Amino acid sequence: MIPILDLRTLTGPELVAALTRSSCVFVTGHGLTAAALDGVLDTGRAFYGLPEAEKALVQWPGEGPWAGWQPVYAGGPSAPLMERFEVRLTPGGQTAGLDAWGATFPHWPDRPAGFAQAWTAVYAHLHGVASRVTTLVAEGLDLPAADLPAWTEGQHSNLVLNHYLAQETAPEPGRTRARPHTDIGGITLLWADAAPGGLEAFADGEWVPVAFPPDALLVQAGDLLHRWSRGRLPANLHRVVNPPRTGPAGPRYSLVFFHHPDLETWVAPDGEPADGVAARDHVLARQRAAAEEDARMNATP
Ligand SMILES: O=C(O)CCC(=O)C(=O)O
Ligand SMILES: [Fe+2]
Repeated sequence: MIPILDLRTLTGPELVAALTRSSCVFVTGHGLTAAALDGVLDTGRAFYGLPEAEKALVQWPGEGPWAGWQPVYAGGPSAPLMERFEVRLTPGGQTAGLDAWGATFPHWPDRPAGFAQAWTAVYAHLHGVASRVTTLVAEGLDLPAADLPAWTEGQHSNLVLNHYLAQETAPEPGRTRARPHTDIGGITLLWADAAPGGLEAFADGEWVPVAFPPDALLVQAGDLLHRWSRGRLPANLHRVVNPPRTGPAGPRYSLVFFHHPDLETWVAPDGEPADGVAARDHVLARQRAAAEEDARMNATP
């Protein structure tokens, strides 16, 4: 059972106890409105429906941290069956106001209208939620206060809408919506629709389907949080399965806010700097590992 916690009254020790037990928790009281969420879903779906050549105008250039459109499904016969658009606004830019902050992103699509406004508003809101959750974790674990700004105002975060393709016919063996993984960074905030073929988390030795309660976001602990917590918080292992084969299956959408510390941060267990990692090196190495995993799967006969 994944705990459900109300962010309006949650304390650090309560959050830490729940994350220690289950590596992911639902939060309510996060303040993300249905209208704001719909703004991203509606503009995102419209974008994904554009011709490939138009989407390619805002494609991730293939180097540096992920941003823009990524046709993951094009990565070969065993690549995950999804595409995503990924927005990252400049850390610290929030003080200039929403429009100016939004303008720091270089890959906004021209169509549909209202895309940048809708995504910037949700980005800003979830940036605040991630700061609050990280502050509670730091309080609950008694982590050094001097570390905190890199995980809150200075955070390096990406807002993503995952589009898992409809499956008219059964995918090739080994091809799935998302292979088992832990997320790279600090925390992940996740909303998903209820389409069949959804998220599963690994808990107590088995894969368990994750059923979202109304109005809840899932908070998942990532690899850098595991490190920053001195190993006390486990990173959440999860995957996204294909829909059951009862006939043609529709698409699935999930909205993900991937939070990381400022990439210039050295993330180390307290007092053990030798065990640390530079956040930027870690993020780029994990991106490379994901691409290599696709290539390895594609090489397997
Ligand atoms: O779509 C989901 O439910 C999970 C997505 C995910 O794990 C990811 O994008 O890292
Ligand atoms: Fe994930």
